[in-house]
Amino acid sequence: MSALRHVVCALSGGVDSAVAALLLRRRGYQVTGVFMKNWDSLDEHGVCAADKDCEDAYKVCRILDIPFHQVSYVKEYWNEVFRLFTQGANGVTFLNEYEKGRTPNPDIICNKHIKFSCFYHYAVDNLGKESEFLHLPVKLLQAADSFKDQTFFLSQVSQDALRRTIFPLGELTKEFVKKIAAENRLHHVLQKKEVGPSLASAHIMLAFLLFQSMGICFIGKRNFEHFILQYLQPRPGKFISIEDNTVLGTHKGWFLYTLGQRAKISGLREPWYVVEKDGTKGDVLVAPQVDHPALYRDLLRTNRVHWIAEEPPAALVRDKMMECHFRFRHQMALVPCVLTLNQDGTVWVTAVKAVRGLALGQFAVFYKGDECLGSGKILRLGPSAYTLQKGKNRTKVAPEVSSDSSGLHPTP
Ligand SMILES: Nc1ncnc2c1ncn2[C@@H]1O[C@H](COP(=O)(O)OP(=O)(O)OP(=O)(O)O)[C@@H](O)[C@H]1O
Repeated sequence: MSALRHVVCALSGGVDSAVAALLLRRRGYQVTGVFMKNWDSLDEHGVCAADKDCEDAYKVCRILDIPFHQVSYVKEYWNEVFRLFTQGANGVTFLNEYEKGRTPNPDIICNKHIKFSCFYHYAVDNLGKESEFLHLPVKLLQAADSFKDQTFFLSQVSQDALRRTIFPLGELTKEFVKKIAAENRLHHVLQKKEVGPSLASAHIMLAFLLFQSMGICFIGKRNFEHFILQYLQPRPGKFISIEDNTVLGTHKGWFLYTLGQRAKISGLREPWYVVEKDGTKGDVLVAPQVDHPALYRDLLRTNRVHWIAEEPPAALVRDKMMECHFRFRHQMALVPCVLTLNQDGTVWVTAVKAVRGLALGQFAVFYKGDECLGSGKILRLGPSAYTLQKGKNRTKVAPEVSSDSSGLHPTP
């Protein structure tokens, strides 16, 4: 057992990781606190937010009387999660995905490549001693506090890293975590706002919290359009009504819009919503109601799915189909669906009911009961309810016209 006593706890300077470190100490582990810097930025006053967080993490270690380390993955984060690769179209970084008109999730990618890869190896290589591990596969379960559940963001993490990770807060509510902090002299971490992505890693065992990420941390309070246009060339195009093809206005780049979002069209007071994007012309198609049928789809296809515990689940291999649930945004209600497995490891996802605002680049994250099975990136979308409806109407008039030009159909 002694080989399992050292835990590296990733300390963000926030309340959750501070309490995780405290609970691990109480459980008798030898704990080392590590602060990670992934993004170098100054706020409008020239202050680096990470420095203040680092100071807070250091203070937690002093209060708990545990060693403190600091690591920087600014370069790795830039290269593996953020930057624009101009050579070769295959980059799947944040900026490359936006440039392709997709909606990336940098928090999922950061967990996969930085926190549970770079940081995980740092913890194992530098802070650990040789250890015995049970090589049983582990499952990833949702947290007791569904509001704080992190499984969505952990759905691409490797089995190897998860096997060496512990989630000391998985059973606790946020309120309780705050109470523990207040009772244990950790007042300085209590007032902080939650903004960043998630993680807490370790060595010999990684201490990790099943607590959530509240959005893209590096953008902070800045305006999204302004932020992206610092890195991507503007690509002006038109806003076009999907109902009658009227040009309603212009925009600075189709990559600035995600399906489902409200488009601010200058001069128009009524709300319009993004329903489709035309990559070749750079136009953004919009519809006039928040629940317009052009926003609803029940079919998508992912890239090769990353399965956490079973590669892929035995029932899916056996039957080629499996009922489960999925979500494509953190905290949205789970949607019942049927998966169809393709030979290349990709899946078709058929939702029992059409869902609003599916977009390319998002991750479809799969669940069976409390268990998070893994996820795949959405690379194709089926036709919208509006397209299907229009097709049906056309077929009524001219039966020889096909209702679905996309050719998208799962073939079990
Ligand atoms: N800069 C960082 N350095 C080390 N660990 C980090 C860092 N940022 C996040 N983490 C780890 O990821 C976990 C989840 O991070 P997230 O930003 O979602 O904040 P949180 O869930 O509110 O947690 P906390 O209250 O500890 O900040 C944190 O609890 C911490 O363990």
